[in-house]
Amino acid sequence: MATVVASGGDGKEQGVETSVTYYRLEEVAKRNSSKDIWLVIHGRVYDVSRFLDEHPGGEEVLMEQAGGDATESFEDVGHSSDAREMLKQYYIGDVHPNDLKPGGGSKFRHFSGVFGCSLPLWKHLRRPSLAVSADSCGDSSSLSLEGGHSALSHCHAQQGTVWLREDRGHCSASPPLFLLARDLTGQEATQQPSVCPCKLLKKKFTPGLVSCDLAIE
Ligand code: HEM
Repeated sequence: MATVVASGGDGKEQGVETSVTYYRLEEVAKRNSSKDIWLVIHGRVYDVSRFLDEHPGGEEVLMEQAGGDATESFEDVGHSSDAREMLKQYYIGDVHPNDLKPGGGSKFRHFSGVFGCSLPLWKHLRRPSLAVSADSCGDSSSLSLEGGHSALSHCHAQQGTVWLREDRGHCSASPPLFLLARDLTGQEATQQPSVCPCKLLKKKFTPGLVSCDLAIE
């Protein structure tokens, strides 16, 4: 296990530091008993031990995935946005970067993206520092993200939803159907563009301050 205090790529921290705990897959694999279950979903590690009894899909399916990468089975079920929201209760850290394989369990690969600042889109957030642009719709899966300078400059996307997180995990992306941003206070803003987000958002960006890792399917 390793804990890393992340810093902004532009070196401008505004008094906000977040730490990410990284777990090796071999460590996760040991957590496979009915009392102690960890799962990996999209490169993030979840301790679902206390969720077993509550899982609407039953405890067996979780047991089957115990200690392993459950990304595919989680996505195959087509979990709701509520279910995705619940994930954060069980999040304990990220898979160690050395264990993230391109094209591996999470089906994501990494590339570099640029963060910028876009007030128009997120001006209703108390900390308006992020925006997202997608270069793809439908099946083509390239996504670029442009966003703010600080703690909000990371994102995570799952099955059509782009999550902009306040912590500093790696970024993942898939073609977004809608965009969701959450600021540090927990306030949320959503965009449900009727056209591809790339067309909607492209004009609104002031390009990049920080580069970060993104991952695309
Ligand atoms: C922490 C991880 C998970 C959370 C928070 C979670 C949450 C939920 C929730 C809230 C539901 C109700 C339906 C919905 O809202 O989508 C559900 C249903 C279900 N989940 Fe999960 N789930 C997790 C992991 C998994 C995994 C790894 C599997 C593996 C196969 C799985 C299989 C199912 C199944 C089969 C259903 C029932 C679907 C149905 O009846 O239509 N879940 N889950």
